[in-house]
Amino acid sequence: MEGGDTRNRADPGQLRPGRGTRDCSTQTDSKVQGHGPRLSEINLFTLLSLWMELFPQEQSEEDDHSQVRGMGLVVVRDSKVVGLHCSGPELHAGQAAIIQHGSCLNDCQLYFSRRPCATCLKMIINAGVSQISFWPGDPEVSMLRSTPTNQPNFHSHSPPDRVTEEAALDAVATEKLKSNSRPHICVLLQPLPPGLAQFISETSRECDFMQRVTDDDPELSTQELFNRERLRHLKHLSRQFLVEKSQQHRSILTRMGQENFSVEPYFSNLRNNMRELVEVLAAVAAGVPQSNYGFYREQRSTGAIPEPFPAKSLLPSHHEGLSQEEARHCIIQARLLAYRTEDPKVGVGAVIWAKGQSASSDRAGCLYLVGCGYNAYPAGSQYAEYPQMDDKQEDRQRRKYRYIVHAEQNALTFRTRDIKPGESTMLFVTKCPCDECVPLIRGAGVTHIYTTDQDRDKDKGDISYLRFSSLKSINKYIWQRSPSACLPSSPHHANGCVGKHSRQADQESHSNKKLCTNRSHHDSPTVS
Ligand SMILES: O=c1ccn([C@H]2C[C@H](O)[C@@H](COP(=O)(O)OP(=O)(O)OP(=O)(O)O)O2)c(=O)[nH]1
Repeated sequence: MEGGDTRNRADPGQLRPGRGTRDCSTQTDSKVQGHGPRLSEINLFTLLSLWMELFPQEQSEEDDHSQVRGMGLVVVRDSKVVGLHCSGPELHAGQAAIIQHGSCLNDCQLYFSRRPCATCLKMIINAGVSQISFWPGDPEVSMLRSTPTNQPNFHSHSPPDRVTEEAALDAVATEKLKSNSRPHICVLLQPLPPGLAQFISETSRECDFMQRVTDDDPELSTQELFNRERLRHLKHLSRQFLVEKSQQHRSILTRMGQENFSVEPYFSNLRNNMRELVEVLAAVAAGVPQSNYGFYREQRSTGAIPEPFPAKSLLPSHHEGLSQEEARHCIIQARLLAYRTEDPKVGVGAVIWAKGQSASSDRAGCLYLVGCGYNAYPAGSQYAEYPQMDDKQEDRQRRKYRYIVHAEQNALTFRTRDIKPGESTMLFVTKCPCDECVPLIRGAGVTHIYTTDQDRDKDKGDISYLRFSSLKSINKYIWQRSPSACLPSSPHHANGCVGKHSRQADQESHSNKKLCTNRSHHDSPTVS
């Protein structure tokens, strides 16, 4: 899990796009084409913070006239994510982190999707964090938004050289707190290594979630679908995180004490870097297309013929208290984590959330992070220490499978909370859990799995996916076409889910992966 980043503080001298910050891989075998470039730790945490800002909320959308903007926050200790937070109706993201972690924030690094307001900053500094990084767009107390009309400082679309009194006072206080504080408060962004943006775009377009769409409807152009989704996200994310006008951005940076960034060439580099990261986020999110797809429950097979209920009545968009939007949001967190993989071929990400008894007043409500991870060689291992080949390598000793730690295994090992009996504990994982992971997931007390089952029932020799189908004690939500959107010709059960056998037939014809030849020892269950 440890990354080999060189921590580039994005001071102007270091923010040069194209400069080689590519993480070292753990490539051992020259026959493997080398894995794609990885997201650096810093960029991963930054992207997760942006994404957390967009955590779905049930009530009305964020008030466009509120001077205080919602934020996302990632809390990191020893390179591990120990908290994911977002602002809610009552608490700012920084306050939610204080409530949840208290003095455990000591020596943590915090990644904010905006520069936090002075009210949060004083408490965070007080908690003893070691570093605070923020995205250099419009701050939490907005310099772009006006105050409501009944307040004296109202300027419609106030330009940043005439920010409201609130924003100006906050900027002064924040600067003072910043310069007097022990933690390093800075902008941390890294230029993307060459090829990473393209790699993420291509692999998102071909990920298991997109593959599922292709399997369901081979006629559909997934390229078009992906591009459409990507552009939709890009538009939304740009509006949220980028400052459109250069002049406004310069002025915001200056007021935030980042005047070094407001001169060329550093200013253009910073803006390019921000845009590239927003593009990456759009591509990752587009890999889980929204229209007509979602997580639907796999019912346990009872042998009884299901009643022909209308699909919608059994498959509400809210299930177990989690909405489709929330579930989709969490699987995209996992997809982001997958881009830190050390596997030369397949990135897998996993996030575990639990539903506590009481709401914390941030937007995630009762949800709290239990752990997250991605597939990687054992923590602390050196570059080139372990084999990396897959099952195409005849010499089995040179295959990766006995060495690589799976995403779920890392999420469980480095969890930051106990899994409590009686609480819903939800695992979001970007690949169907394999036979090595299924007993661990069950043993740990996970109650819900949200995943894609593209590899279900396959046996690849060194790794197999046979046990997932017979996993009965956990609620399984499989990413699939919404039952209400099923093609009339597709066979589906009365509960609206597409039958496994029809899907499997699709998979067989579309996949060049080996299929299990012996299914007799596990249930043959309907994805009911
Ligand atoms: O529950 C799981 C299952 C697998 N992995 C990781 C482990 C390994 O790093 C990779 C293996 O992926 P796959 O089964 O696709 O094997 P492959 O040999 O890499 O690819 P192929 O599908 O071509 O066989 O996925 C997980 O993290 N969690």
